[in-house]
Amino acid sequence: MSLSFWVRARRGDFALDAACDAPGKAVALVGPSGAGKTTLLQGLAGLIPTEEVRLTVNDRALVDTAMGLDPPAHARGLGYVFQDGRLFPHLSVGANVAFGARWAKKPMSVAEALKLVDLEGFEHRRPAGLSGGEMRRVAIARALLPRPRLLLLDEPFAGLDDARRQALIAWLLRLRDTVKTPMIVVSHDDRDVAALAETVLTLDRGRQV
Ligand SMILES: Nc1ncnc2c1ncn2[C@@H]1O[C@H](COP(=O)(O)OP(=O)(O)OP(=O)(O)O)[C@@H](O)[C@H]1O
Repeated sequence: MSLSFWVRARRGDFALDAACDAPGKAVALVGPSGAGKTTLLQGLAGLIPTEEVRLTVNDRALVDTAMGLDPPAHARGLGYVFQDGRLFPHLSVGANVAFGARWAKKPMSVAEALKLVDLEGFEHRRPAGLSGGEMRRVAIARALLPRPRLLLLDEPFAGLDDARRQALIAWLLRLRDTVKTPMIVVSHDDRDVAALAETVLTLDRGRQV
């Protein structure tokens, strides 16, 4: 598996210019608060205006704005897991996961997606009745349902205690190997992601260091 990207974007006075060429299945994006990690993910995903984006997954170009390949967010083939999960509180777990199918060509079933995240039988539960770790896994199931070419995870470990972090890391490792979907994982803490990613990209003030 291989993954390469380059993003140039501005947010007010902040300028991001970062590139990465990685042979493995997972890239970790680390750096202090305000370094531009979320900006990079959102730029790749097409969620914010950018100056230039290039993204190639397994030798297939998904975005190359300079060449006119600039699909809207829903057509980039990416799964995005927001920092706070962003589950719809008024919908069941099953309906939250099914939401991921809206623009998908060949989505997996809700049951299949929930099985991938070890939450079989959770369809009829409500987000309010879930633990923080379970909510995160539902958000990951929703992102995986359309069979994305790349999974983008923004701070999946934030707010979890040590034991839960370790459990989520071990679980993401298994997921990475079973669904064979490459991923970019954002974290403040490079110890969290050392086990998960073959490549670590460290950002500081919008540049790689
Ligand atoms: N909507 C916005 N308008 C203007 N500036 C913004 C906007 N969003 C983010 N920024 C600025 O862009 C910079 C990078 O922010 P970003 O959220 O990408 O950093 P981060 O590395 O993800 O930080 P954190 O770890 O705290 O989430 C910051 O200086 C921030 O103030």
